[in-house]
Amino acid sequence: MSTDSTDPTITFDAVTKRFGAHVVLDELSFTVDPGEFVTLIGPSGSGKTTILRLLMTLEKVDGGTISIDGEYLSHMERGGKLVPADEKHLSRVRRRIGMVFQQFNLFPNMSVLRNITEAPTRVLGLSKGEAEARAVDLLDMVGLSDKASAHPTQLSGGQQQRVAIARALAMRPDVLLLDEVTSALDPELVAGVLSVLKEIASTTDITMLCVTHEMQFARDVSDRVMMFDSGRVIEDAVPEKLFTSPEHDRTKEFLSAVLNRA
Ligand SMILES: Nc1ncnc2c1ncn2[C@@H]1O[C@H](COP(=O)(O)OP(=O)(O)OP(=O)(O)O)[C@@H](O)[C@H]1O
Repeated sequence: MSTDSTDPTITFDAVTKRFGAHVVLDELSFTVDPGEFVTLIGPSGSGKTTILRLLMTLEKVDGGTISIDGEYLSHMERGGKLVPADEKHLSRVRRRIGMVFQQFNLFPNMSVLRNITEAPTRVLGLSKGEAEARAVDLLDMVGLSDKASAHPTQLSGGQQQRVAIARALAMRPDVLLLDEVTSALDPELVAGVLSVLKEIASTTDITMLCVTHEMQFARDVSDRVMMFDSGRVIEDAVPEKLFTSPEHDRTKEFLSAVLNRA
């Protein structure tokens, strides 16, 4: 499969994922275009995190294919046939994808700066100077220029999450996956993290796929929102449409439940 500038950045083509007899994703197909910010919403257990885990190659598909910029992620071509990707192929393609999790997973014994420069020097082979210059720019972007020499334990949860965002961006990913990045934060720290993400969405051309229960954020920042139920996209629309005049009854019920809870 060749890379073509008109290819979507993310393509799920009839992807099926099962855990035992439980079919979590049932021939799911969708695309995300270059630079788009797409948010996945839907009830607990509908398969949102599974989609991100498949993209991170933490899970394998049971059917269908996943591609990034027109290149297979889940598979590779060998002797004219499509075969499941081997480790070498996976590690090359997944380098294009960054992820920020609910838990920040920073290295506690390293300074903030080292947390950000570690992977670019080790994996991308950047010199220490290059990696540090990049890290300094990213710390500025996430509003933590004064914390370069601090250790993670000296930071608030919101600050740690902003370091985790800078660390993911330091690898210059084409795609950034965001999985409930504010769920573990105290409510007063959420706004700072969301405003950093908004800034990244508006100032970079990184393609972003986000799972969140922060409906206001989804509404403010997304180009498109996909509503999931039982592993299928039941509604896919721009936020103004999906949040103000949803078409599907399940979307209406879901939104009314989460908005009443907030
Ligand atoms: N490793 C696993 N083994 C067995 N079942 C799993 C595994 N991972 C996920 N599941 C099941 O797959 C379904 C989808 O899970 P997933 O975490 O993708 O849902 P979700 O929409 O992200 O939910 P939430 O909003 O609660 O995070 C759930 O029923 C879950 O129990």
